[in-house]
Amino acid sequence: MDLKSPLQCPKTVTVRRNPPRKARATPSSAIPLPTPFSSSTSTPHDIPSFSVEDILPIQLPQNPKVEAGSSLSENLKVFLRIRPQTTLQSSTKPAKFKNAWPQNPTAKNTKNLKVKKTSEICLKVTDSHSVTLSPPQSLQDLKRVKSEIYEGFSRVFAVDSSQDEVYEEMVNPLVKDFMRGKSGMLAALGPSGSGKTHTIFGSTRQPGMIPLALHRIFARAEGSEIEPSRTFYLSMFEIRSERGKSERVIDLSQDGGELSMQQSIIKGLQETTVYDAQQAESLIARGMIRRATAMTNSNNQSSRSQCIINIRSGLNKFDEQEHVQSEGALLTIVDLAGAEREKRTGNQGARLLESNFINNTSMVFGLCLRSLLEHQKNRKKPLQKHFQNSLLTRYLRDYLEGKKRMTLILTVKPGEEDYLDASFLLRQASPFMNIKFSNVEEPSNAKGNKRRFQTLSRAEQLKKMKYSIFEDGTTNEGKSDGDDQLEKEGEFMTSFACFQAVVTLEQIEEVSATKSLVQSLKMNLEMNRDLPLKKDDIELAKRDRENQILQGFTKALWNVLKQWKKKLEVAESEINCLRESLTTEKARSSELKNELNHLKFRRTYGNEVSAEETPADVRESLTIQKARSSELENGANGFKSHGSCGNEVSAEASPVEVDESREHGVAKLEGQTTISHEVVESETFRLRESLTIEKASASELEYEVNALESCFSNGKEVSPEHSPGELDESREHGFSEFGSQPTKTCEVAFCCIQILVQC
Ligand SMILES: Nc1ncnc2c1ncn2[C@@H]1O[C@H](COP(=O)(O)OP(=O)(O)OP(=O)(O)O)[C@@H](O)[C@H]1O
Repeated sequence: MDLKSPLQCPKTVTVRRNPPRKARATPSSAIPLPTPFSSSTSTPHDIPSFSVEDILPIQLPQNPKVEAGSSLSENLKVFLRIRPQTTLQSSTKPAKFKNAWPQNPTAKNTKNLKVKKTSEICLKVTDSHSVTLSPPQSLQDLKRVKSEIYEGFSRVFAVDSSQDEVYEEMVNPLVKDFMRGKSGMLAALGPSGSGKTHTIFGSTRQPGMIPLALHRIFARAEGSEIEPSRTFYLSMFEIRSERGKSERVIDLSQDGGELSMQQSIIKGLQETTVYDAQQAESLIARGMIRRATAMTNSNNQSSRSQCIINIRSGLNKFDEQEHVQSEGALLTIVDLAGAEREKRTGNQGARLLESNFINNTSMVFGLCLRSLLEHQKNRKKPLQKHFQNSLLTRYLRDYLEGKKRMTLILTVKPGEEDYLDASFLLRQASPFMNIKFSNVEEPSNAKGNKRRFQTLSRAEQLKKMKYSIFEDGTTNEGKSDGDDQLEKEGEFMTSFACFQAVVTLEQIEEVSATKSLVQSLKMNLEMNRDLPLKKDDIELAKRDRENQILQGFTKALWNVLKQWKKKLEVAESEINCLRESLTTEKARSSELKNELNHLKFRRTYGNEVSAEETPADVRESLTIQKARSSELENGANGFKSHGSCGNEVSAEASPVEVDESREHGVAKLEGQTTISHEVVESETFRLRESLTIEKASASELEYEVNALESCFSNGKEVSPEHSPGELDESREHGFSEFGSQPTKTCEVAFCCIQILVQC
């Protein structure tokens, strides 16, 4: 507890963590300069606008980083707060320092909380920016552990530091920026029971960062006459795991329920409009009652969830055209659940599962920042997407990827039993102070700045940006110069915010020229000296800033154009291919048409038209075919009338069907007619011949018969049965039979003749 006289550590080797900062400023030492100046290629003597005499007399603050708010890229501010050791001597006494915020009724009493007697102090403040961590006696015997000096913190708050002190150093710059329209985030990291909740929320006697910030925000808002239309909104939610299963998001506002998260956006989170600090505080107090807490060996009211509080400032302007509320800045404060070692806490069952979730989130949070740091050190190393591994890091993605500014406060306990926890935290988190953030953010009150609050997707932002570029110059007609200037600035800011998705930090850094750094440094120096800024300097810095924005903007635009050009080339080659295939298809189509005509022709007239036939030939054959067709048609009609065609056309048949059946009938008829005609002709011819022969033989027979008759009448008796009438009849009969049996008759006749001759 007594930091002024810590227990003497035995002789150990001291290791310096975070390389000593050459630029650390003391009033008598050299003035720290940004990195470009210390490079071998550029020296302060190369800069014409500054003389050494101008710079040397300037008194700089202890830590220039704290006040370097206006530089283009700034380091992540990491603060360290050491919690006082508890003075409990007995386990039955309540904790001396206890959160005065309403307690969660589910939290158990502190009767059984084991508190070890304060003994050795391992962590001592070296100066306001560094601490020395010495291993406790027990570990020194192992000869493995060494004393470590951790340097470079934005500020180290000793055990006796007050909440107000912490606020002024750490949160006030954030609040100032917030009131100027810049978003920011404060996150508290540290082992369980190290004082994160105490720092963030505080107690009634020692209000924490949130109540102090709220008081300051409303005091300023009330005192300001510039923006009477500004409104503040408060939202509060926690991310916890239900018995260690999946993570859940709970709205801690009065009627809030379970929430869902899509990408980095919390869906359905209620925002309450707050009009004064008291109202806001009571809302937070109610939220704290609902927050998940439990008693552990480390803390009698240990947070079991990650708690996030958002204070949003908005202008009471409703965009009639786009139906959206103008968005302002967002101040986010995160109280992380403290990482805990199972051995230390003795957690079991549900508590142990909670511990796993808490430790996992803390680890992912650290991994994100580590990856960002490594990526910034070596651009070849990709920025790992660790943020995907927990809901909290997904929500804070922009901060963890260096796109928005944030501040970290590390809380530790100095006791010997806390040595391992403190050592782990300091080793892991102290390098984060080397992370750089882009400090370019649009002020919310700039005219024309209408960024959508968690509603526009990245694609939509780019689309909007595209339009804003092309609309530029057309929409500004008829406006005053001042308006134009403001509007342009707003548009640049909006466009730049959109382009942050495209333009990497690297590009932004490339863009920042040495000259602008010099100018901004000069501005800083002058601000620190409380000297009024020269008008020229402000103008120059403004132009530099615009220049940088424009350069980043142009680069991003160029990239977009290049992509479009590629797409255009691909589209053109596709069009050419399509054109070629269209020509081929046309040729094929005309060929097919010709073929179809031929086929139609052949089907209609049943005659094969040779491929060699000329159109004249075709026409001739067509005429012949037509003539033949009409003949056949006549024939067919004849046949139809006799019903011999076999293709009867019903009365209901449509003209088309009639035509078809007629065509069919004609073709059939043609075949049948030809065959039957030939048969009949040959038969007729044959019959005629036989008839002539038979007629001749009949006349001969007649002659014979006559001769016989005359013979009989001359000497021979003619039988009574054969009268001359009968003979005539039989002759006729013979003739009629002759037609059917000529051969037979002939044979019979010959026999008769032979008999007669013999006789
Ligand atoms: N700077 C401080 N001054 C006085 N008391 C403090 C300080 N920091 C912490 N405490 C006390 O220590 C106890 C534990 O602190 P707190 O609950 O804030 O820890 P925590 O880091 O939030 O723990 P957890 O992560 O488990 O929630 C509280 O009773 C608190 O009042």
